[in-house]
Amino acid sequence: MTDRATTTTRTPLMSVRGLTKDFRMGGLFSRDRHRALNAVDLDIPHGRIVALVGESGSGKSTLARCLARLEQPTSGQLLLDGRDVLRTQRRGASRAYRGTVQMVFQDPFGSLNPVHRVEHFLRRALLVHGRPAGEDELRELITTVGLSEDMLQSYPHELSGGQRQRVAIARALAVDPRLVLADEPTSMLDVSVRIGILNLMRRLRDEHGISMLYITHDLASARYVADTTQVLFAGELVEGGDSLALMDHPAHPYTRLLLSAVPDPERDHGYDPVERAALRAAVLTPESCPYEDEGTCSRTEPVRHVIGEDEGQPHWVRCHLYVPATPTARRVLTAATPEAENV
Ligand SMILES: Nc1ncnc2c1ncn2[C@@H]1O[C@H](COP(=O)(O)OP(=O)(O)OP(=O)(O)O)[C@@H](O)[C@H]1O
Repeated sequence: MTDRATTTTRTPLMSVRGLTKDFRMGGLFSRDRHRALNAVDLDIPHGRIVALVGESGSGKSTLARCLARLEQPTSGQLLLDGRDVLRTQRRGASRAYRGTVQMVFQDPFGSLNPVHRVEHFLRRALLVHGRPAGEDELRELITTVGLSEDMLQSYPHELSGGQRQRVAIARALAVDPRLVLADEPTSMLDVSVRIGILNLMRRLRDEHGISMLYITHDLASARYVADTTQVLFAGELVEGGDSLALMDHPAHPYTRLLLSAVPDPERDHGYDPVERAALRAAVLTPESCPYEDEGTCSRTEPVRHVIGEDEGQPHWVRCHLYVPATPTARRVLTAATPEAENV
């Protein structure tokens, strides 16, 4: 693995700046818009796994789809090696971009056509990107993801969910990507096989230097696999930093609210409804910010306070006083059943 200090001082592999995505609501001529992402700034360094965590509907998949260029951002910059790809490739991703950035989806069955054998998916991906697609290349791909060579002849329905997800990852690797966007790659798998996929992700980072954006509801898996974690609330980031530091010392009440829902064998009383109600109030109707003495707090601007540095990564938290004005935040604000969060 490359040295951490070196990688963090380099230009990140991928950065987004001020990324905003509005969806049109209603008919073709409707003026109603739903803001799914608002002014997101995020870096994905070389050879690092960045987890993006947040509740259902917070905008995680929309962000990944913007990075994959499956969605066109409404505004903002998308920088690959520091170059603004939205400016240079206005009409859509170039073949080189699609080779560099690959996406792995939640449902491995849905993304594999049942009439083809595994070797077909891998060979096709190699050929589409102009790479050699002989027996050696196929064997290398399938074994890289921990499957045996004879599985090249299998049909998707003959494989388990975990094996299918490995095939989907092998197909993404066929184009030799530098960034893999993994959108909840384990959420449809049995708990017993999830760890195998997480370990594969770590191996791809460590042995192949691949960067990943790992999207998940599961904070425990983010802690296990990701170098850094970013927390998304209602389309805006609220906290980010080294995964262990962030989870051991969460600073934003929303991060603490998410963590309070993670089962913890050392916490004998389960969820604490009083604590959770206080955290929710601190998120939605903040009265103070612990970093007010810095003099930069704002209720109207999403100021970031840098509160530490771990493993070369700044630990930052958004000013507690700021509450996003997006419709998603308003929906959360008015949620009738606070304990119905899906974390
Ligand atoms: N094509 C679309 N048209 C309109 N609204 C959309 C569209 N795609 C997403 N949204 C809305 O944008 C918001 C963010 O959705 P997104 O799927 O990115 O969230 P998420 O955090 O990935 O949720 P989940 O974990 O449930 O997948 C949601 O309110 C969703 O309803």
